[in-house]
Amino acid sequence: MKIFTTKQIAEIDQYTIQNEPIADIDLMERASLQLVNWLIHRLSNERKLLFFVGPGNNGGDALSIARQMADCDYSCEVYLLDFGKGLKGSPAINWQRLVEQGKVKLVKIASEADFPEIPADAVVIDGLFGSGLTRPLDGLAESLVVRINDRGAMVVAVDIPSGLFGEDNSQNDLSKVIRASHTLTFQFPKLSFFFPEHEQLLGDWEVLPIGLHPEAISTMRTPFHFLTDKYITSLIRPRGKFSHKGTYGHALLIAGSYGKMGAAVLASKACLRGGTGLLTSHVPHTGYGFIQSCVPEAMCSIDASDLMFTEFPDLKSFSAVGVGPGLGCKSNSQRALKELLLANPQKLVLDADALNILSQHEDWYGLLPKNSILTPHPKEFERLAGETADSWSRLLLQQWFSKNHGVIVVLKGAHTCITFPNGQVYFNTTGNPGMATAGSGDVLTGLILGLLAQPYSPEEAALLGVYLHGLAGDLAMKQYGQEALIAGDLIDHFGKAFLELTK
Ligand SMILES: NC(=O)C1=CN([C@@H]2O[C@H](COP(=O)(O)OP(=O)(O)OC[C@H]3O[C@@H](n4cnc5c(N)ncnc54)[C@H](OP(=O)(O)O)[C@@H]3O)[C@@H](O)[C@H]2O)[C@@H](O)CC1
Ligand SMILES: Nc1ncnc2c1ncn2[C@@H]1O[C@H](COP(=O)(O)OP(=O)(O)O)[C@@H](O)[C@H]1O
Ligand SMILES: [K+]
Repeated sequence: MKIFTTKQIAEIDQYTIQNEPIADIDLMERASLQLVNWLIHRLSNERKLLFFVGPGNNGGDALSIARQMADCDYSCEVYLLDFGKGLKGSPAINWQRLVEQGKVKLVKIASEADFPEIPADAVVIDGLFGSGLTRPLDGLAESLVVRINDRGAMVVAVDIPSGLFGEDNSQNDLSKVIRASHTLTFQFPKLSFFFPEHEQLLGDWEVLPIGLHPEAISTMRTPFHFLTDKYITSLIRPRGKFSHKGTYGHALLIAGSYGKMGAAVLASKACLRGGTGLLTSHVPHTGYGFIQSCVPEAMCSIDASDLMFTEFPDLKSFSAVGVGPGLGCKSNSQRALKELLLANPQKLVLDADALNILSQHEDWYGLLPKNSILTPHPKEFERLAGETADSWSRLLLQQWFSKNHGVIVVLKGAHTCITFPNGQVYFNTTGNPGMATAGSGDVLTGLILGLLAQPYSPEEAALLGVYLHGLAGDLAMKQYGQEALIAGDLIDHFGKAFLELTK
């Protein structure tokens, strides 16, 4: 599904008004009704609703919600911050409708003295500013937001927490942004919802469809997307009746070193469960018995070194190569990695220490085969590409890195972000904090390798792998909860994850 900038959303909004066609005030009513439905299903009408309303359409939405909630017997108070300029257009109509309805206390805020008490059990509806925010908050708006945040009441943000920009918050002061418990956003999530530093501002966020014009949505171009079940399912290729293990490729996994053989075992198992026809796991001599007994389905290639990666088998027989989990960064392994890059494997996934070694040799970046998949966590990405001050800047850097080096970057996190050499960006929507546990990255590398070998294209393997890995995490969480979940549980749930998508 596409993610649009707030400017593009405003264009889609206008297109809908002109081409559905629908009057601006009626679109606002339709959007507000979605929020009203959400509120009614979750809040008892014994709770007082305090609406904080700004001068634009976000405020207009809040006014409409207040009227509809009052009609459903909720006790509502409206506090308008219009900077003395007066409302225009649909917000003005909604104000007038409230006046005529006569059920809601209406207060205009002209100074801090007009700020109301906010009881701890009240619910604040934040309709101060939405996607039309033009600058960071200051003055009266800033004091009001700080006051609301200080009170600790439940806050439901309309469309976006007031003060937060939809995309670039690098110049914003996040202490001046509403801290919502829930954010109910219209039709599309905003890009800034996928960034970790905004978690406390957004609370739980949900997308409410408001029937914007499908033609505008399909023709509007954007590099930004988020992954859905439907899209991922469309990538999965059913197996042919007469297919055999040769049909599904032969993966080579280079992993493990003395003391870190577990990473090789996890990645090997994940690779097999990802569906590769054959797997050879290349490990140092010391890991031979361990791999053979823990992963009997894998063939074993033994390094000349007892302790680490120093060589690799002829690549001719392999349809994809994965390197990195538990590898270590010793100089002999560094040399071997360079040789591997020079051998130019057609399909390559690099993780963990392979990335750490790479980041020590920027002059090797040019050796990366086109469309190689790199799976750094944020620290590994920083080592590879440099430091950034915030997630927006990091996203731009990641996009640039992919384009400049012709590689796919899978930046791991709560919303793993995948960037392609053509500039496209995908955010993952599966997974949970239970996956923040040792070895879950090794499992992802193995899974992506298993898909890459089959052969899925590098783009498909990256998207499918990330989504399935998170989905397996969500299924495993149902069984173990988050604390007790360990990386091996993810592998045990790959089967269910595939079945869930193809049922
Ligand atoms: N398609 C959809 O998704 C639909 C969207 N809808 C809704 O519309 C919302 C967007 O509405 P919007 O464009 O009117 O902008 P909004 O956020 O209300 O604020 C603009 C006002 O705030 C002012 N202002 C800005 N920054 C400021 C600051 N720092 N400090 C002080 N003032 C500041 C600015 O004034 P100015 O910058 O000119 O000084 C202007 O007066 C969207 O979030 C959603 O809720 C739905 O109704 C239906 C369909
Ligand atoms: N809070 C979270 N929500 C969703 N997924 C997470 C979360 N924390 C970690 N993960 C996932 O777990 C994996 C962790 O990878 P990594 O940091 O490389 O772990 P390791 O090095 O232990 O193998 C990534 O795929 C990441 O997306
Ligand atoms: K808002």
